[in-house]
Parts: sequence; structure tokens; C-alpha cells
Amino acid sequence: MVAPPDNDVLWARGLHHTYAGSPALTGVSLGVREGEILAVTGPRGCGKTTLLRCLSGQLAPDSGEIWFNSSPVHTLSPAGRERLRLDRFGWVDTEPHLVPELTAWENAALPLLLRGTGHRAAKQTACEWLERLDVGMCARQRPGRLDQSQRQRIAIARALACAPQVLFADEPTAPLHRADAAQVLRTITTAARSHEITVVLATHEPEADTLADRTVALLDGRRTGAKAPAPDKESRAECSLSV
Ligand SMILES: Nc1ncnc2c1ncn2[C@@H]1O[C@H](COP(=O)(O)OP(=O)(O)OP(=O)(O)O)[C@@H](O)[C@H]1O
Repeated sequence: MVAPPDNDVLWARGLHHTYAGSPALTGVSLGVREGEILAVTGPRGCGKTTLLRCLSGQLAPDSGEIWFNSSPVHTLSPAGRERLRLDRFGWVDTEPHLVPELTAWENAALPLLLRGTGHRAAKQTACEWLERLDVGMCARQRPGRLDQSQRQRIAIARALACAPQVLFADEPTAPLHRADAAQVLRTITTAARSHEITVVLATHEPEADTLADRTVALLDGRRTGAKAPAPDKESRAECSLSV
């Protein structure tokens, strides 16, 4: 095994994965730098979700290497990968997947409570993140009473509340209306930048090109090229949220 470059927080080489014989990733290699916002784009079925699931340790690739902070992930046991996800990674899915019986703050506090954070500290951190994401007024409400955009913001608060080193977001804006989608995308990238969180974002949003530092495109399970950062980076200041 060859260790990855020092400045890559995540590094993958030659990832292959098939589902029941059908290829989803066919030799993807990439590095993600500390604090970078990397967009992964490509048409439906090109392998974005599979790539994010492999990088985040949810899915063991059939072959290839994944390194996080210069330590191998691909050789970890399932329990080791689970621990890594809980301690170091955040995940925002396309659908918010909140627990319907819990209030917004309880949902946002869940990963902290699972990590062993005390109830009071977990509640305070969760509520601070809900405020930052403009859903503080929903803290005591259950998800069923909230709209899709509010639920997705709560899911983002849940992912960010435990200060992950890397946030994975898998098409987090796909079910939202255009204006909501743009705002949620800006919220994620602004929050990540101000808290120095590395982001790997699978997205179809055209805005991703201006919000991300770099874009990697996939097609049929392979990389098709990487775009350099846009010259007029951010838009960062344009987000109204104090994240
Ligand atoms: N659990 C699964 N079982 C079987 N095939 C799967 C499974 N998950 C994904 N696939 C297939 O693997 C390929 C890559 O899927 P993947 O979801 O990674 O792509 P994607 O780019 O995220 O697609 P989308 O934009 O539709 O979410 C597709 O052909 C898909 O049908």
C-alpha cells in the first residue's frame, strides 16, 4: 500500500464496485484536501452515491483503497468504519430521514447523544445549529408539521452539530424547489467554510460549480475530468445566514 499525499484528508485509489455483477464504480481515484468543498456531478446512475458511500465507509468497495487522515479505511472492520462515521463524518441524504416522534432539536442532537455528549450540552449545540440554519423557531416541533426545506435544514443541523471533519451530502437539494435548493446549498457551503469542514457534495445543481472549490464529474462509474476553481469564488458572502 502506498500512503496518500499529506495534504489530502480523503484519498481514494482505483475504486471498483458492482451491485450483483452490474458495475457502479470502475476505477475511480481522487483526493480531497482539508477544508475543500468538492462537488461530484454526473448524470443519474453514474455512481455518485456509490462513491460517497464508499468514501464515508458506509460501503466497502469490491477493490481499491480509501484513506482518511493518512489511515486506511478499506482495511477497517465494519465496526471500525461505523466508529469512524460516528466520530468524524457527517451525512446529509437526499431525504431528511428524521425520527418522526422526536422534535427538531432532539433530531439534531441525536448524533451528539450517541457519542456520549451530556443532554444539556447536546441540546444547546443542536439549538445553536438550528438557529444558524434559520430553523431555530422549529426546535420544539416534530418533523410532520414542517415543510421539506425546514426538515432538510434540520437534517443538515444534525450532520453539522457534531463538528464532523468531513461532511458528505448526497444530492441534498434534489427534492426542493429551485429557490429553496439554492438557499440550502449555500447554507451548507457557507456553514462548512466558516467551520472549516471538508465537504464532498453529490449534486445536479448548476450552482455547485460556483459554490464548490472543485468539481469532479463521473460518467458510467468513471471520472471524466476535474474543473479548476471558478475565478470569482463565492458567492460565499452572498448567503444571508450567520453560519
Ligand atoms: N443497491 C443497489 N442495488 C443494485 N444496483 C444499484 C444499487 N445502488 C445503485 N445501483 C446501480 O449502480 C449504478 C450507480 O448508482 P448510484 O446510485 O451510485 O448513481 P448516482 O449517480 O448516485 O445516481 P442518482 O443520480 O440517480 O442518484 C446505477 O446503475 C444504479 O442503478
